[in-house]
Formats: sequence, structure tokens, C-alpha cells
Amino acid sequence: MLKLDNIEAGYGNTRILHGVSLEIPKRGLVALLGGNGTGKSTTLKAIMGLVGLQSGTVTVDGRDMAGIAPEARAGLGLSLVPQGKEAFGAMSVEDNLRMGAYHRRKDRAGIAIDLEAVYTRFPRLKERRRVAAGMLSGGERQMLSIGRSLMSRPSVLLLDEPSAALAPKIVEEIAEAILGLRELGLTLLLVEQNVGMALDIADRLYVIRGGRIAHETAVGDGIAMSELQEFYLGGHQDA
Ligand SMILES: Nc1ncnc2c1ncn2[C@@H]1O[C@H](COP(=O)(O)OP(=O)(O)OP(=O)(O)O)[C@@H](O)[C@H]1O
Repeated sequence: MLKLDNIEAGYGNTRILHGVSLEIPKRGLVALLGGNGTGKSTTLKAIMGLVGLQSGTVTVDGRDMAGIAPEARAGLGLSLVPQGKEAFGAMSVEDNLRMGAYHRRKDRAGIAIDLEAVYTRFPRLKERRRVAAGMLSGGERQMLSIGRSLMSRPSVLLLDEPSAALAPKIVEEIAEAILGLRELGLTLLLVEQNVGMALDIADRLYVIRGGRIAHETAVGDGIAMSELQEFYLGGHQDA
């Protein structure tokens, strides 16, 4: 469904990604793990077309994304879920959600249906729908960020560290919500620093270090948390 083949990308003359390849089957849930500054967000931006590729390809359902603008990629079903702090703080929860359907703003009936579906999935957002997004807790903001993406009717969701800065109990709630998205039929790429969460919900893990995939494994291959953390922290030098 989503395939990165040897992508190289960066900012200006600085190359950040040095040949990243990964693959997610339809309805798969794949985690990309890595520490700060290893290139996780850059990978997501490259998939969305927000950062240009220096080489390599991104394909979605077999279609090469080269030359396709970010908005058009959204129209093809790709959606980036940024960390919750990027919500429009002064706008209400509901208006933030509506922003997610901006590209089809004339479809009032469809938007009303999708809004109800988001509220059914996240009852907290319904309770808080008239509250300014800036007043939400960290967990609620993360739900809002996911909800806003759902309003674009995506088929592939790219989640940028949904557990960041959340208490363990809230991380569990978000993990449940992500599993629910998979039930909905979505294909999911989860970028995380939280190894435990990724092990709990993903079916395949990639570890990125210094803009390179340092390790790749199926969950259930008996990989131990300690082993993964070693890759993550740099104990293993070879891929
Ligand atoms: N807009 C930008 N211009 C220049 N350099 C950037 C830009 N965004 C990120 N970088 C650099 O690219 C590298 C990788 O950043 P990236 O955001 O992809 O890391 P990350 O793995 O997502 O880490 P974090 O968890 O800290 O967000 C870092 O060295 C960062 O300083």
C-alpha cells in the first residue's frame, strides 16, 4: 500500500535521510522508532511531499508520488497526524475538525456524517466540541489531531509521535484508539520514541538512526524490548 524505496531527502544542502526503505501492506500497522533528530518527522514529510526527494521513490497503491503536490496527496488518501500541539488553539474543537474537511467544504451532509463518526470514536471531543482547542489536555489534543485527519477520509494515516508528552494511562487510550483506526481499514505508519507502545500495537518495526534504517523486525519474532532498545540507542553498529 505504502512503499518507500531508498529515499534520500533533506533540507537545502543537508541530507537527512540516506536511503530509507520501508513497506506497509494495506491495513498494516508499522512503527518507525528512533531517538530525537534521527529523521522520523523528515520521513513523514517526504511521504507527504512537504520535503522533496533527492532520490528514491514513494509509492502509494503502486502509484509513484513524484511530482504530486502535498494537497493532491491528501486527496489521494494520505494524511499526516501532527503532534496535538499544532491545533488552532483559539478555534473550537469542532471548527478544528471541520478544517480537516476543508478541501470538500461544500459536502455539508458528508461532513456532518464524518463529524458524528469522529464524536462516536472520541466522545471526549463531543463533550468539548465548543471549547477552544488551546484549552484541551494533551491527550484530548492528540485525539483532536487524529479526528481532524479522519475528516479528510484518509486511507493511509501517518502518525507523528502520538504518545509524546502524555501520561502512561493516556498513552494506553491513544494506543487503543490507533488499534480502532486499523479496524476501520486504515493503513498506519506510526512514528514513535515509545518502544513499549510500538511493541504493543504494531505488526512490524523499523528502527531509524542517523537517517538510515538500522533494524527491521516483525513483532512476534520474539524480539526483546532490551534488544530493540540497544538498536535504538546505538549499541548495534551494523544493520
Ligand atoms: N526545516 C528544517 N530545516 C533544516 N533542518 C531540519 C529541519 N527540520 C528538521 N531538521 C533537521 O533534520 C534532522 C532530523 O529531524 P527530524 O525532525 O526528522 O527528526 P525526528 O527523528 O523526527 O526527531 P524529533 O523526535 O526530535 O522530532 C535534525 O537534525 C533536524 O535538526
